[in-house]
Amino acid sequence: MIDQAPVIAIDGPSGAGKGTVSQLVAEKLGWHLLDSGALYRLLALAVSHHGMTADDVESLRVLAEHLDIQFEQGDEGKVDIVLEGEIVTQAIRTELVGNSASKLAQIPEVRDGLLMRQRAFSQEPGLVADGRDMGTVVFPDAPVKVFLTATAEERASRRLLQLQQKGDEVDYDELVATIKERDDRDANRAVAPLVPAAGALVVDSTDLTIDKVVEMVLAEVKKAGIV
Ligand SMILES: Nc1ncnc2c1ncn2[C@@H]1O[C@H](COP(=O)(O)OP(=O)(O)OP(=O)(O)O)[C@@H](O)[C@H]1O
Ligand SMILES: Nc1ccn([C@@H]2O[C@H](COP(=O)(O)O)[C@@H](O)[C@H]2O)c(=O)n1
Repeated sequence: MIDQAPVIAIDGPSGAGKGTVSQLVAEKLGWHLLDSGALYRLLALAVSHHGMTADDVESLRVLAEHLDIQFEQGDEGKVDIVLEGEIVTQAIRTELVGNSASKLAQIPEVRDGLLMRQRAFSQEPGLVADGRDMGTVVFPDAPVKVFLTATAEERASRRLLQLQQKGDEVDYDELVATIKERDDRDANRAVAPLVPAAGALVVDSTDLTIDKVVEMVLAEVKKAGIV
């Protein structure tokens, strides 16, 4: 497969900081950004809205291929995520939707249905792609691959803070359990499991600041000679 533009693939488990780091790296380079998890979350929400079931895999493939999604410029430089005409930027961020997304993500037809849509994000001057299989399946020729991780406890603490800032009431122990359950499902599924891609730089961010992780990714980009 030939990538249309250089790709920085950033994979890792939930809450490792992929989204935050990918956004900052994309801003610094002036590159495009793909939050592939958002696509799985949007599909999960659409499946629920349409009252579909996980066993009708061919209908899921069709829905994944044709899902009506828009990323629109909102207020203060923020991007609004629009699903079938409705702004769902916040609605897709719940733990419930994340869990439903991770269940659907086990289905090969769902992954197939989203594959070309993800690859279409690879445009000049380059793409920073965040997910679980960016470096292994979606962009196997990416010149830079990073596997970003952190302990489940640290990731739960970060998520707790994030949810508390939004005014959500959540229990820390429940969050740790949910995160471990999702890690387990993502890492042990039969298709595109969450594993570091061959040659990926593995970064454990448990004791690292966001700025330090961004610096490490940019050093890897420089080493690869793509900017
Ligand atoms: N190195 C870090 N130190 C402290 N907090 C961090 C670090 N990296 C990310 N965070 C914070 O952790 C939270 C989760 O980060 P983020 O949403 O980027 O993770 P993610 O890997 O994209 O998760 P998901 O896959 O579930 O979308 C955010 O509030 C972010 O600000
Ligand atoms: N490339 C990807 C991205 C995501 N998933 C699945 O979606 C779930 C939600 O992803 P977030 O990054 O938004 O938390 C995630 O748990 C995965 O199961 C995927 O399989 N592949």
